[in-house]
Amino acid sequence: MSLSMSLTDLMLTATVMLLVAYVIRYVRYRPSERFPPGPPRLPLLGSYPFLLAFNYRHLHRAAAKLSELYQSKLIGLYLGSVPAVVVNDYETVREVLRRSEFDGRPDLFLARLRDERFARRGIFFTDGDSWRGQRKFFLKTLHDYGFGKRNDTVEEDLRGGLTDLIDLLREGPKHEHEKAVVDKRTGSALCPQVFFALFSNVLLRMLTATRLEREDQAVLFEVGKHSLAFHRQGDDYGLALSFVPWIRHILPEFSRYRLLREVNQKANGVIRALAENCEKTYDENNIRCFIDAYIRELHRGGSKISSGTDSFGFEYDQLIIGCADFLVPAFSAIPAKLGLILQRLVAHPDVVVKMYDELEQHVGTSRLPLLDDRANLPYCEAVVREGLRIDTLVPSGIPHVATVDTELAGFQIPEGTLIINGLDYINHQGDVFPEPNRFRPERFLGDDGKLSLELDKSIPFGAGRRVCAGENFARNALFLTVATLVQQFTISMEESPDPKQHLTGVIRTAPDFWIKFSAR
Ligand code: HEM
Repeated sequence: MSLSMSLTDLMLTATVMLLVAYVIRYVRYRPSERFPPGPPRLPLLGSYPFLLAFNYRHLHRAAAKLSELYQSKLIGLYLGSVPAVVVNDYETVREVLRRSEFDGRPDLFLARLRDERFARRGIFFTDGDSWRGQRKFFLKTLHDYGFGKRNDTVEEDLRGGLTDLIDLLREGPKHEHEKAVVDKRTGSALCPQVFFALFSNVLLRMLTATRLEREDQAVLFEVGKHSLAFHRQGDDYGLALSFVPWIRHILPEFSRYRLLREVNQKANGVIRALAENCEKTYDENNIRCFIDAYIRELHRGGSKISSGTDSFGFEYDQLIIGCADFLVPAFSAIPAKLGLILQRLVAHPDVVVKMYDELEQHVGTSRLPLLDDRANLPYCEAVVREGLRIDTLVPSGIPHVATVDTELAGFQIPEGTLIINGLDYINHQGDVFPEPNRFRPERFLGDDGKLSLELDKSIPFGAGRRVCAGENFARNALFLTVATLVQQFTISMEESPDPKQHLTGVIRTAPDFWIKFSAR
């Protein structure tokens, strides 16, 4: 009896020891011999809980803390069961963006939930042939309709939108949907919502050959709301939902699944309606816009709704999510960025004075600024560039993936590792940007007062083959809007803006705020 007891005890002790050894091995496991240092992993969530413990509101700042703690520019961790490396070093980020073996994208559930059938679709979150094929087709065809280059129609549309905006801010709302974003009594506008229609409407013309007049723009404000919700409710790395997707069945609200699915479906519904409208009046001898050109490809290829697979092809679902990839940033990324720049201007009235002087001298006050004026407005341009740097809109970029076993900065990086570029970190790296936390547009001007692109080493849009597909459009739109608003209005806020209040989702946003526009 006592012998069997001791045998049971022995077996129990051995099991416990094996379990402890397994847990220790699991927690300390590194995916390669020379993997960057970093926090341990826990079952299911990996190192996510450590990131959350360091800074649950801003994961990129948690990663910056880990860089300090481990005294390493590269931090190795696990997001769920997926190995990941955060790169917090300027030169190494440049290297990642340059090398094609880091061009992959992770298969994030956050991205899949945008598609009706949870397939990998569009450009942002795909890789391989599908990404290459769709990106090439979207950019080449949109280019034909003026996207990403100097184009009279696009500039006219932007100016038309700005003229409407000036009227809205000066005279107050004329339509029901405008009442929620402009308060005539105080002369204040709600940011970033007041800009929801401005840039999306320009994209709309390229996609559908139609631009909405002011009285019909309620739908743009509605989709803008969903788009902003998507941008705010994600997090730097794709949410825990991306790494343990089944959590949505247990905690649909807490995991943010329900809300994210809903806002994406609503936005996609509007895009689908736009596509259906184009299809109804489609004439292969008169291709009017991007969606027509895509429909032509669908007809050539047999017009599949969806193959239900992740493979490349012209499919109806690809069209919807691909259009969302361009519309969503136009709806809320540029407005969010504009809001951040306006807050910096409110905090720096001296900068506004310099901008206004420059505008008065080179443009005057009898017409709106044009893109042609840009070369004569280096200070205004430097302000936008400094705004893009100091409040980096996508603090951790969009995650890349190593497509082969490789090395980076002396570390071993196994195939399949997520590579997270600390764009916010490197845009504040002191040896590259002296006094990184000071808003100082002059840093991008040469001794002759001219803009020096060499001095602007910031990377707000990424670089290389994965560079932001909307960089030119966003830079042009931001420049024209900021210059126009400063030319036409003085701006103020009741409470001083505080960058510490910024929210980090997929992108950085300031919490909704009211800003007063007083006509000059
Ligand atoms: C201020 C505004 C914007 C900023 C700061 C910004 C920044 C970025 C960044 C950092 C990336 C990831 C780059 C990488 O993977 O390394 C990206 C990707 C992308 N952006 Fe933007 N973006 C902006 C506006 C826009 C606009 C207006 C559009 C379209 C109209 C757009 C379309 C895209 C697309 C399609 C991608 C995915 C590119 C790919 O994976 O191949 N972005 N953007």
